[in-house]
Amino acid sequence: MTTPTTTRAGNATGTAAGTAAGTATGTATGDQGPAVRVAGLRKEYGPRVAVDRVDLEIHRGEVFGLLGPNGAGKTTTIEILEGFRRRSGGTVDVLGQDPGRAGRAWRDRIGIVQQSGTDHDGWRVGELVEQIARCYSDPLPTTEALELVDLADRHKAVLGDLSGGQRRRLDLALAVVGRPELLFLDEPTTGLDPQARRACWDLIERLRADGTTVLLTTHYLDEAERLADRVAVLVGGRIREVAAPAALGGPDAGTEISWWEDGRTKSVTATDVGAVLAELRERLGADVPGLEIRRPSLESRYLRLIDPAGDRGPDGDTPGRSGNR
Ligand SMILES: Nc1ncnc2c1ncn2[C@@H]1O[C@H](COP(=O)(O)OP(=O)(O)OP(=O)(O)O)[C@@H](O)[C@H]1O
Repeated sequence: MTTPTTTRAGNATGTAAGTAAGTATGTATGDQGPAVRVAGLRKEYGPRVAVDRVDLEIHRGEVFGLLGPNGAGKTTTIEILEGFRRRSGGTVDVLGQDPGRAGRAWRDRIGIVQQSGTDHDGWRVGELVEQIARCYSDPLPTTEALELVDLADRHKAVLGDLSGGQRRRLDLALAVVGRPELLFLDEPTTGLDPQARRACWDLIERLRADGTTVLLTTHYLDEAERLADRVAVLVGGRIREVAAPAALGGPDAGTEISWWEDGRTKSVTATDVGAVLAELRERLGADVPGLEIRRPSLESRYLRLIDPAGDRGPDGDTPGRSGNR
């Protein structure tokens, strides 16, 4: 993927084709505040509460990761922010407007990769990008949008002939063709091969360097760690924690201690490191073989956050537990 020559789109009359366009005639205001500000957000589907009292602030120019297990409420939240889903309660401000009322000028400033992806089987790749580009006031040239996602050579291909990964990359091209200020990416790299995933990460990093704000949902913690300035962990519709990936879990996350014993590496996550080391030294001698002491991985800190009492197995032992593996 190559570098976008991004400049910001002004307010215009574009409506993202293939998306549920807003119908109100909103005017962009409040451009000095955060890109996204959510307070007390609630969404009910009948008796089920999918999102409950969520407060969030996403700064302009940051990549913000929304993490959480299946059914946590990530897509519901992101679709409310995109203006595609009505909320049951709370206040939402996205680029200075309420997405439930915002109009075409507001939509011109955002880009979206939805979880479900594009569904235009009979279209040719280039035609679809051109069609979507027409909805924006200052789009990228079609070739440039396709080059960004390494699909320039598939310009004339019919969508139905693309692989799953190529379709996902096309979704990305459609999301950035309008030079968005704010990009919503709902599991953008699902289905991509490792090389395409890395290329997608590079693209997101370049967009951030160019000032684009990105809200990303992902189940890949390496992706969140690499890309996100901050992450929020959502569980059962409620925010458990918001932090930089390196700080997630706080001091309570404990320390991971690993060593070599009985022909294999064993490890434990503990809050009282001194006690574990004393026990190891007594058993294995002062120079504990292969001793390493480190902060637990993002994955084990995340797993502990979403299920504090859980039995996490490898790389996810509970802090304070003296057992090992
Ligand atoms: N249209 C709907 N009608 C009823 N319930 C829904 C609807 N959409 C989502 N839900 C429910 O709301 C909850 C949150 O769903 P949501 O899709 O927002 O979660 P998610 O975190 O995005 O999950 P995943 O990681 O699997 O995509 C789930 O219990 C889901 O079953």
